[in-house]
Amino acid sequence: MENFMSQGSSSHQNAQAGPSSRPAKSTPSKRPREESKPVKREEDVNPPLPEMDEHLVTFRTDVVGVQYYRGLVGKGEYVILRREPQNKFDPNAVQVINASGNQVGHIPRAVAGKLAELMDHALISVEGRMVGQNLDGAKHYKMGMDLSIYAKPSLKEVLQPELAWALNETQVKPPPPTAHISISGVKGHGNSGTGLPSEDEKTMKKLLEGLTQVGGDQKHADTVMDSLTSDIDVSKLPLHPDPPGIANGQLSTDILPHQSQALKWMIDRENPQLPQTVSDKQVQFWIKQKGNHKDYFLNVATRTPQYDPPTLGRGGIIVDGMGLGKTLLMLSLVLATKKDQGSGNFGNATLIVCPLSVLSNWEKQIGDHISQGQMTHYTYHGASKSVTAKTLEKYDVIITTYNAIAAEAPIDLSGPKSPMKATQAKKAKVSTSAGPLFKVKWKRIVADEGHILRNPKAKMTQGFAMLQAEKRWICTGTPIVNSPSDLGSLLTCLQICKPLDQPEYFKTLLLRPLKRGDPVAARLLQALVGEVLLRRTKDSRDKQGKKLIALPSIEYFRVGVKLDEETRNVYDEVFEGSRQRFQQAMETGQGTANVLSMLTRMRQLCLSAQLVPQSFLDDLRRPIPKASVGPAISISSLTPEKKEDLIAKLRHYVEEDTECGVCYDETEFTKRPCITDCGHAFCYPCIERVLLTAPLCPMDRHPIGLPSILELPPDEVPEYNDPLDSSQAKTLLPVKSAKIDELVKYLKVFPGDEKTLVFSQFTSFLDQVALRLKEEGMSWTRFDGRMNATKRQQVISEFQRPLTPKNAASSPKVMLISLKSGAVGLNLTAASNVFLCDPWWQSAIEAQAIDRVHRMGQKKEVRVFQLIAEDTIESAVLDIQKRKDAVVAKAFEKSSKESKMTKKEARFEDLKELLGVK
Ligand SMILES: Nc1ncnc2c1ncn2[C@@H]1O[C@H](COP(=O)(O)OP(=O)(O)OP(=O)(O)O)[C@@H](O)[C@H]1O
Repeated sequence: MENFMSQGSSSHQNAQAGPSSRPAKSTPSKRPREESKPVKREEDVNPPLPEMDEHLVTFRTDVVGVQYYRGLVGKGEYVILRREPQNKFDPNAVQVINASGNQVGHIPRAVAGKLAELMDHALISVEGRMVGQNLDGAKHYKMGMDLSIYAKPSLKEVLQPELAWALNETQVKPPPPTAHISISGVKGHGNSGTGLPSEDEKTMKKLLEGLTQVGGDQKHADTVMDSLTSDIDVSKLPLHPDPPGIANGQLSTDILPHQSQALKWMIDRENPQLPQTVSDKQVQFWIKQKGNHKDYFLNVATRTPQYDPPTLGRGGIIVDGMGLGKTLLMLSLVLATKKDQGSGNFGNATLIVCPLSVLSNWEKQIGDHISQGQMTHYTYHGASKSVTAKTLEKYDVIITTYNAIAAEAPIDLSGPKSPMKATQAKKAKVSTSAGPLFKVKWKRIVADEGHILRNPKAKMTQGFAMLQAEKRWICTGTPIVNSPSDLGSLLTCLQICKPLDQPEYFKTLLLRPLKRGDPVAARLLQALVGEVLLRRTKDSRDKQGKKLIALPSIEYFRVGVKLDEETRNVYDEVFEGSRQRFQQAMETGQGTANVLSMLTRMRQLCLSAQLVPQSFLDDLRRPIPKASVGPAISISSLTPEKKEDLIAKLRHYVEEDTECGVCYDETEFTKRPCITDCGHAFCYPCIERVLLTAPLCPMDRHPIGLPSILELPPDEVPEYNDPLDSSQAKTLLPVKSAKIDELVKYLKVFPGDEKTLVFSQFTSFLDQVALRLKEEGMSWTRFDGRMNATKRQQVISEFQRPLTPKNAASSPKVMLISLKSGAVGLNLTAASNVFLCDPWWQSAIEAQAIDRVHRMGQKKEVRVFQLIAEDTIESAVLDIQKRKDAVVAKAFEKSSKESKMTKKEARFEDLKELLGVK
C-alpha cells in the first residue's frame, strides 16, 4: 500500500490532538464564551473543527446508466458522488451528480459495494473527475471517470486493508491542479478595472502559505483577508443615488459616504442579473457562451455548461471593520428596499440574527437613528417568543439570537449531518417541528457577527442555512478565522455562488487544491471573495485619500506597578515551583498542563496575593507527584460530596478562563469544559482524543478513562449576581493590590466629565475593584457576560448617558468589564479612558476592548493605560505579544518558523521563555 503512505501529511489542520500530538485548531477569540454559554450542548455550538482529509488513491472507473439521466458533464469536470441508500435496486448505490445538482448516472455496482459502508460511516470522502463527457448530444451509456478517495490521516492505517482492492484498479494520478479553471474574466467590485485575480506569482505563493498556516487569531485572519482583497479598490464604488436620510424623513442621521457605497453595492447584490450576451461579465462565475445551436451558460469555476438559466444567490458578506457602522447600514438597506415586492411568496420582513450581547445594540440603534414611524421592529427573545409566525411577518425587522435559531431549528443533529443535507431536508421537515422563525418566508435574513456560522456542524449554522429567505447576508469582521473552510460554511448559509455553496464542491474545487498548493485555487478563492464580499477597515481611505471615519487620536501608556513585599515572596515561590515542574515535565516528556494553571496563578498574583487560594499554595509545596498506576476511577463511584467538589473546581476554572491542558486554548475550554476525577480540566473533545492514544491524565499520568470525566451540568449557567449586592458581599473582604491603588490614583485625577472602562480577565479582581470604588465613594457599574439582555441594555444605557452637573453624583463614571465578557460589538463611547489590568497573549483581544471606546461617536481623545506588574511574567507576556505581532506581520514568509507552529507548540515555546527554561 505504498501510495497510501507516500502521500505524507502536509496539512496544518490534520491534527489529532493528544499529549504528544497536534491539537485541533483554535476558534476565534472575537466572541469567547458569550455564545457558548446559554446553549445547552456546547459540542453543538462549536464542535471541534474537523481534521482535513488527505488523498489516498485515485483510480479509473465509469459513470454508468447515463442514458437514464439528464445531467450533462464536460471532460475534466468535477462531480459529486452521493450515497443513495434508498435505491430500490441496490442499497449500496452511489449517485454521480453534476454541479447543477442534476444526476449524471451511478458508479458501477461493484465499486459502490466496496465504498458504500465506508462512505456511510464517513470514514472516507470521494470525488469524481470526468474523463468522458456527454455534451455532444450523442447517446451515452457510460463515461470514464477518475475516482479519488480521501480520508483523515489518522484513519489511513485502519483503511489500508479495507481499500487494498483499489490498488488493483487502473491507477491514475491524483487530481491535477485545477488548471481547467479559467477565471481571468473576474472583476473586483472597484471601478479601477484592475480586476481579479492578481497573476503575480509571488503574491499568490504568499497567499497560499498564509491560507495553510495555523491561524485562529484576529491578526492572522486580518492578514489573510488583506491578501485576498488586495486587488479590490473599494474607494471608487458608486454612491447610492437616493439613500434613506434626514431629507426623506426616514432617518434622523444621514449615512456616511462609505455606508452609501455599501448600500448601493448591497442592493445590486440583492438583484443580480445573469449575463445576457457572451461579452457580459461573469456573475457568480456564470458566463454566456456561444453554442452550435443555442447559446448556453457556463460556470467557469466548475466548467459546467447548461441551457437553463442558473439560479443566482442574493446577498453576500459585509466585512467592515469594527465601528464602521454596519448596524445603520443594514437598517438603511431595510428602509431603502421597503417598498420592493419580494419574488414568489416571500414576505416583507427582515430577520436579524445576532449574539445576545449585541441584541440591545440593534434596538438602541433603531431608537437612535430611525425616524418615528418609519420602521416597525420586534425583539424575538426570551419571554417575547410566545408569538406566531403570522405576527412576526407583519414587522419590518425582527431581531433574534443565534440561540433562538438553534433552539427552533427542526434539525436532529443525529440526522442530517451537513447544512447541505439540512437544506435538502428543508422542504420535508420545516412545516412539522419548526418554530415560528422557520415558518416565516423572510424577505431577508442577516447574520450579525456571522463568523459564528463558520462551523457547518453547529446547530445554529444548520439552522440559519435552513431559514426560508429570499436574500441572505452575513456581517462579520473575520470571514476566515482558521482556514478557508470557514468561508465554505458561510457560503452554504448564503446559498450563493452555486455550486461552491455545497460543501463537497467547496472541498473539491478549493480546499483540496489549496492544500496541494495550487495557485489556481488561490485565484479562485480571490475571485470568490471579489464576488461575494465587501470589506473596508478602519484604515481604508476614500477617493480623496481620507480615512472613512475621522476619529480623535489615541494615546497608550504603560504603567509599571511594583508588587509589595509579601506578594513578591509568594510570587517568587510560585514562579520557582512552576519552573521546576516545567523543567521536569520536559525531561520526562510528561504533561506540562499543570504549569499552565500556575501561570494563571502568577497572573493573579500580579493583581493581588489574596486572589490565589491557599489550597493551591499547599499543593505547590508538596513534592512533585509521580505517575500513578492502577485502574481508572469512575466518577459514578465518587461520593456526592467529592463530585460536587469537582464541579465547583471546574466552575472555578471556567470563571477564570483557564486554558485546556491539551490544546492550550482558553476559548475552546470554555465551550465544553470537563474535569477528571484527579481534578484536572480540559476541553472534552481534547481529552476524548487523548484517551484514544493513552488512557492517562496528561497532567499527572494518573490512569483515566471516559467514565473518569465529569462535565458541567448543561444548564449550569449561573446568572450574574452583583457580588456587592448579594449575600457574598458579607464574605468579600478587601485585599491588598498595588494595581487597584494605582488605578484609583488615576481615577481621582481624571477630569470630572471623563468616564473610564476597566478591563480584567479575572472577575474576582473586578469584584475587588468594585469594593474599593465603593469605599472611595466613586460611582461605577459592571458589565458581565452572564447578564441577561435587559440588564445589559440597562447597564449600557446608564453608562452611555453623558455626565452633566445634575447627574454627576449618581451617573457611573467607571465601568468594570471582563476582557472576555462578549463585549465585542458594544458601543461604550461615553468612556475615553481604558485600563487594561492584566496583559494576555492575544493583543487582538485587547484591541477589541479598546475598540469599544475608539469608534464612531467618540468625541474625546482616548487614553489607554496598561497596568504591568514590574519584574513578573506580565512584562514577559508583553514581549511575547510584541514578537507575535511581528510574526503575524510576516506571517506569509516561509522562513518564519513560528508561523508554522501549532498553537500548542507555540505555547510551549512561550512557556519556556516565560519560565526561563532552556
Ligand atoms: N452615519 C452615521 N452617523 C453617525 N453615527 C453613526 C453613523 N453610522 C453609525 N454610527 C454610530 O457609530 C457607532 C458604531 O456603529 P456600529 O455599532 O453599527 O458599528 P459596527 O460596524 O457594527 O461595529 P462592530 O463590528 O464593533 O459591531 C454607533 O454608535 C452608531 O450609532
